[in-house]
Amino acid sequence: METTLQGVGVSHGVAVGEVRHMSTAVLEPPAKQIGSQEAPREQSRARQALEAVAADLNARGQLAGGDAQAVLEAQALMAQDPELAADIERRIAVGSTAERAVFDAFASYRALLSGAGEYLAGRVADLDDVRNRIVARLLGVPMPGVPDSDEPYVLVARDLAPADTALLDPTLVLGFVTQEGGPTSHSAILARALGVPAVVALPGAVDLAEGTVVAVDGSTGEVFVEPGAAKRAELERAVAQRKAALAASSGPGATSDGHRVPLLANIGGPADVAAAVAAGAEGVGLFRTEFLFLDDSVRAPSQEKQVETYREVLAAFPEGRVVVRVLDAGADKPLEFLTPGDEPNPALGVRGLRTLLEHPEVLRTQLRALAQAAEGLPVHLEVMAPMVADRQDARAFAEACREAGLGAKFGVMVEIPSAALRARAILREVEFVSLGTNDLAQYAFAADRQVGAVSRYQDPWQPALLDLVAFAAEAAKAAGKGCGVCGEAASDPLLACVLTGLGVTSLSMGAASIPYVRAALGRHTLAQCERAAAAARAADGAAEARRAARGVLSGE
Ligand SMILES: C=C(OP(=O)(O)O)C(=O)O
Ligand SMILES: [Mg+2]
Repeated sequence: METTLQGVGVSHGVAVGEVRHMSTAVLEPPAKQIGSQEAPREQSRARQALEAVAADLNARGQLAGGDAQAVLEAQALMAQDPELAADIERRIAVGSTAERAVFDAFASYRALLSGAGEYLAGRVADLDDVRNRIVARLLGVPMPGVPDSDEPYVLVARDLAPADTALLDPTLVLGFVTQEGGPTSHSAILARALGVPAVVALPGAVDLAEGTVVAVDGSTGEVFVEPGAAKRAELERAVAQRKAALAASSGPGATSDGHRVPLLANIGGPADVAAAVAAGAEGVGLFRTEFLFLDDSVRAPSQEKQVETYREVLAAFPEGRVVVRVLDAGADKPLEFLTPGDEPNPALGVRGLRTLLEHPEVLRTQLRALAQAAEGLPVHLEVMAPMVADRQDARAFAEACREAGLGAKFGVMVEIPSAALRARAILREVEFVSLGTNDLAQYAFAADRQVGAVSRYQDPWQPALLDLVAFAAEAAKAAGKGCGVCGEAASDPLLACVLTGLGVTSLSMGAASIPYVRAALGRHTLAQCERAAAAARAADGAAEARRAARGVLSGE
């Protein structure tokens, strides 16, 4: 019987196919005792399994490249951890089998990690995945992970581990559905990068029977179970319409009556530039520079290395606009040499600009590197600071930019409600603001963006978030300055129209979303976007806001 489930759509498009589950079952080996004569053999089996899994993860990393490689290599390091190996050895020496010793040693490592702050707690899924691989190898059972199928399928999982997702074959995976995870989860980011439809936070996803046919609409977040002929035909029509609209849309972002809204790309480094250019990005609205700093845990990259990387990005957008965000360390992106390790609540601690003001030499080097990288290039460089709370923060950043002799526009991100409420004062110090809606939602709703259980608050359609966007956009308009959005909110085509109606002046998103947003904007006038924005703000919850905006935009 056809039923409809509602999750959160995080990657556009429709996929119809059979469910294949990702096996993540915890393999718990029995706790049987062995005699001391068996210990040497178990020790050597354990050592071999650890080495083989580390080698396999490294090899997968090499094949995958890019950010996935860093994640997989970090997992390989977990398997090679000397303290873990010593713990396993101790457990075997007192009578454990190799597989049970691995299982128990990882359990105590896990407990340590879960209590070691937000970032490390977020790595627990990666650790569990390493444990499952080692235990499966020792038990001689298939590795957990991506289903072994030659036919295309819809991948269903509780959440996705990086080791598996990195090697997914996009020609076989029609779409993703996960029970956990929010718009900023690993699964969501990966689905967008692969360009396959995805729905996350879908209640009951893991209970869908293997082989069930589902239709996944990554734009609306709906998953149709056993869709009938009429539903399939309706979805096919919707897909054809979206494809035609995409094909017909090109050029700069604008509403149908010509109100310009530049469409920019979010990138993490030079590797993302090609996709941004191919999608027709008019520039970069958010260059997350933290990736450059993650290579070395003890020091910042040299000014020379930074200049080289920044120049590679800046040179790709002649006459375009490139907004570089200075280092956003701390909370979900800790750096050993900058981030205090003992904060009880790192998301509310020393992160973003706060870290840079405590380490002015890191900020100075980065600003100088940016100034040097832009020398002689026709690009319009803009630089912004993350996690700015008030006018004093904005002034400190502006002064640092002036002192570094930066001939670029400088601005700040609005990610904290206080900054949205007092944007007018902040704009006396800087030349633009850019709304980071991921963090803005996290702080407005007191809902950790990494915790799936509170992902409903991360929905950028929440009217309270729209109110904060409106405050910032109105302040920017009064000051005659720009107000962009570079959080995930900008990648939702319907919401992009609402943000435009709220007065946002540019939208920045993952490259794959740009054609969808361009097509949606091009179908509506500015006045229609304004009416949709008013309707969404008048609603009482995210779902109602979405419905109200859709009603306005589709009814006219
Ligand atoms: C764009 C944002 O920054 P990040 O996701 O890198 O924290 C945001 O918070 O919305
Ligand atoms: Mg942020």
